[in-house]
Amino acid sequence: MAAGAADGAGDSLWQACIDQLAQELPQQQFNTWIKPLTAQVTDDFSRVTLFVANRFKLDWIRAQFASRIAATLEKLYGQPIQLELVLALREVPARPLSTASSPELGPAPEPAEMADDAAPSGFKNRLNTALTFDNLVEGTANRMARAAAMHVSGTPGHLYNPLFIYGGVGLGKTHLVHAVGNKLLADRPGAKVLYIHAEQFVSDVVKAYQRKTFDEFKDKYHSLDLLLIDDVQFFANKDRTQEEFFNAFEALLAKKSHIVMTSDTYPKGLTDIHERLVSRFDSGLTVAIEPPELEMRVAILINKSRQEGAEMPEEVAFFVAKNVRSNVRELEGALRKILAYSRFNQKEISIQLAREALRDLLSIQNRQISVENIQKTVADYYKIKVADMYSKKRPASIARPRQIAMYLAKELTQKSLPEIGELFGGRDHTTVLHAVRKIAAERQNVTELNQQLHVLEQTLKG
Ligand SMILES: Nc1ncnc2c1ncn2[C@@H]1O[C@H](COP(=O)(O)OP(=O)(O)OP(=O)(O)O)[C@@H](O)[C@H]1O
Repeated sequence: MAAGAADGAGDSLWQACIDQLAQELPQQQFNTWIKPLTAQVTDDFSRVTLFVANRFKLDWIRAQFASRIAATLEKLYGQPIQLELVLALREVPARPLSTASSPELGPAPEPAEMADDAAPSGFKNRLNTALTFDNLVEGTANRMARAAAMHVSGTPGHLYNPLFIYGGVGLGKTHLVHAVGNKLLADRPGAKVLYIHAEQFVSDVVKAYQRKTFDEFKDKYHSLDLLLIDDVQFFANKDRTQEEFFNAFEALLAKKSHIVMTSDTYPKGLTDIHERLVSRFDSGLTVAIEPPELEMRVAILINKSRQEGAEMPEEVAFFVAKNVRSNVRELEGALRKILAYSRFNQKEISIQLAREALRDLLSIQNRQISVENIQKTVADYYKIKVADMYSKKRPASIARPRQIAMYLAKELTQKSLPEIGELFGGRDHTTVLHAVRKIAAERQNVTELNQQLHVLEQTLKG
């Protein structure tokens, strides 16, 4: 998946910057903080605006990555560049967050922040009140996660504790956990709710460790009614953090407080996290959020353009949704481009206008997702020869990757079943249909396969 989109020639500058950072940063950091960014570059390259999904991320990126991004851009362009970070969507202001940095027990934060964090009267829930159930579009992709989250917000501390929500980037995990907190607070304004990103939790452990304030730390975390914690894969390799989280976890469950977690993978797929914690994560309900299906993408586009005060005709929404398939953040990026293009050119939103506004993105996609590309990627992933994609061989170690590749070809390209059959060594279209149905059904039930397909889809989408 392209890491972000900029207009016109700025695209290549931003893409070059992304490529550079992908090489330099640890993969997890890159995927979480840099990859989801979208960018706009002015025609003279003097200013780059980065759009960030929420306030927490904005503060974190400003503190941890902004100067590095600016330096990379300047190096690539050879001139000073002004870097600006803005929220992708309108959002209520929240207080700035700590700038403490990883590794786990690194430098201490400013004393002023300590005082603020430690003050009981200054307890802040860090919820973004703009992220609610009302503006979270429902579809097959998030139905189960949404229903479970709704249930938790209505009767916390009972079923589905902890609730573990996982899925790829930009699919609405953060939105969903904020919605849980906002709904609970609307029903019970006195409830003690906290939303926190896992990296911020790590920072809090660091502070407590350095300042020997574990009592305050425990007061803060062990007394919550609802703990919402985002991206727990960030606990990997952070032993002290994992221990403290384990303690908080046990304390909260014992007093029937609720815990909702998100992650980019299902619990057993987490790496470098202690087994006892992984088994706790999996002890309530684990639900996936899938990439949104076509109708859901259309509904999201229409809803979001209304929120921005514009009307997107259904046929345009279908056109965009058919071409932007990976995640909701990418849809939002596409929508922003279309709205800006329509305003600048004072033209009504039409398919033609959308095509022009998204021309870079569309050409990238058309270039990337071909059946040949899918065959190569799947063959590499399962360590078989590309030639086996067309061969008549039948051992399961070959037949299965081949079926997976057929399924992805149907999902990710516009090719018909007979066309796909042809490209897989002249197979009949019923063979392709059988493969597509089989893998689709299995995907619903077998977490491991689902996870593998996510990885393949992300790889293919660039
Ligand atoms: N079903 C939906 N309806 C409306 N908006 C959505 C939906 N799903 C996601 N969004 C929006 O898409 C954007 C990305 O969602 P969010 O930040 O929650 O993703 P995420 O899964 O937490 O991704 P990451 O792991 O990258 O943080 C947000 O602006 C969110 O409001």
